[in-house]
Amino acid sequence: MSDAPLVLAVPSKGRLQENATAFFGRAGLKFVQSRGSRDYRGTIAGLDGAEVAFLSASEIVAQLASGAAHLGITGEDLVREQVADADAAVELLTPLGFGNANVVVAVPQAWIDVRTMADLDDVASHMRARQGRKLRVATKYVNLTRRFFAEHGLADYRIVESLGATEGAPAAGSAEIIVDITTTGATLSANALKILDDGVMLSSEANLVASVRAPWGERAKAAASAILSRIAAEEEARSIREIRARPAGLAPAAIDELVAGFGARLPFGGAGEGDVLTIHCPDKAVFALVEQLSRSGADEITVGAPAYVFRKANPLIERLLKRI
Ligand SMILES: Nc1ncnc2c1ncn2[C@@H]1O[C@H](COP(=O)(O)OP(=O)(O)OP(=O)(O)O)[C@@H](O)[C@H]1O
Ligand SMILES: O=P(O)(O)OC[C@H]1O[C@H](OP(=O)(O)OP(=O)(O)O)[C@H](O)[C@@H]1O
Ligand SMILES: [Mg+2]
Repeated sequence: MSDAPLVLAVPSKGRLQENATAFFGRAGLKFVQSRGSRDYRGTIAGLDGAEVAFLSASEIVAQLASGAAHLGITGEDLVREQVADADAAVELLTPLGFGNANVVVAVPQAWIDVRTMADLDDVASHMRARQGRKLRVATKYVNLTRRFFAEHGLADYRIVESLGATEGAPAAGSAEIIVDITTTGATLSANALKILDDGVMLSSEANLVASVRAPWGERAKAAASAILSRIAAEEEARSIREIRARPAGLAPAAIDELVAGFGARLPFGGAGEGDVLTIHCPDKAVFALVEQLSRSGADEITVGAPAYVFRKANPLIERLLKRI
């Protein structure tokens, strides 16, 4: 097995780039581009065994599918569109909470009685019977469209490939309907288009994606573990608050019950009589737990927000190791 360094592919431009860089920055993974920002290769400060490739969202998918990159950040829509055997070729390790968009079937607003894929099938059949031609669908999501239309038993259509400004195709007369990605819906409504009631084929967001086919030698695995443990530690820290208190007059069993009742945990175990207790509590339960501790006799209670919480179990690493 090769001892190649891990290749981490991150978006070099566009709407995903900023969020992706910030995401890794929060996890303590700072990218270094020694020859300036137009240098499409880089490293991660302080982390040997890893290289960074700065690519477009689409190219990241291609490199993950081929194994040229081990880990990457890109949109699920592109993974599902570009990789026929996506579930075999890659593992979506975790959604990242940004780059949200839906891939949708949109038709002219003027088609007032066309609300579902079944209505669209009727339109397609009528067009075929009356005009002897197929319904034209403008899209850059050819595979997603074919799969979705097949699932809905819609065959009387043909795809008109469109690589940008797809929403303009019906008004320009180059297609009747479209399949495209949308976030706010502004571009669709600006082009007098509406989404079918059952026309959302995929709710996509940016994901941290691992390549099954990449050369996972010891060096790449070690770098992946370092990266994924920092990512998991930052995610865990973001979801909790750290409460410190000296719970006077509570027996250990009562403390365990109290903590568990709020979905909290004792990362360093229980405290002896009079010792300070450390509790990691879900953000939304903090004040309720503080009031309970206060009622049980705790004098001083502090609440903090740790930057990282490193735990032995790391679901991201476990998911990766199961696939490579
Ligand atoms: N409203 C949106 N429109 C397009 N992409 C979006 C939107 N919201 C989130 N995304 C995500 O961003 C990805 C495209 O990102 P971006 O626009 O940065 O790529 P790009 O650099 O424009 O490349 P391309 O021209 O191939 O889209 C989409 O595949 C999707 O995952
Ligand atoms: O629902 P909305 O918020 O209106 O966003 C959807 C639009 O944004 C994207 O275009 P982009 O600006 O990325 O240009 P592109 O299509 O060339 O990538 C996408 O292709 C849609 O046209
Ligand atoms: Mg774009």
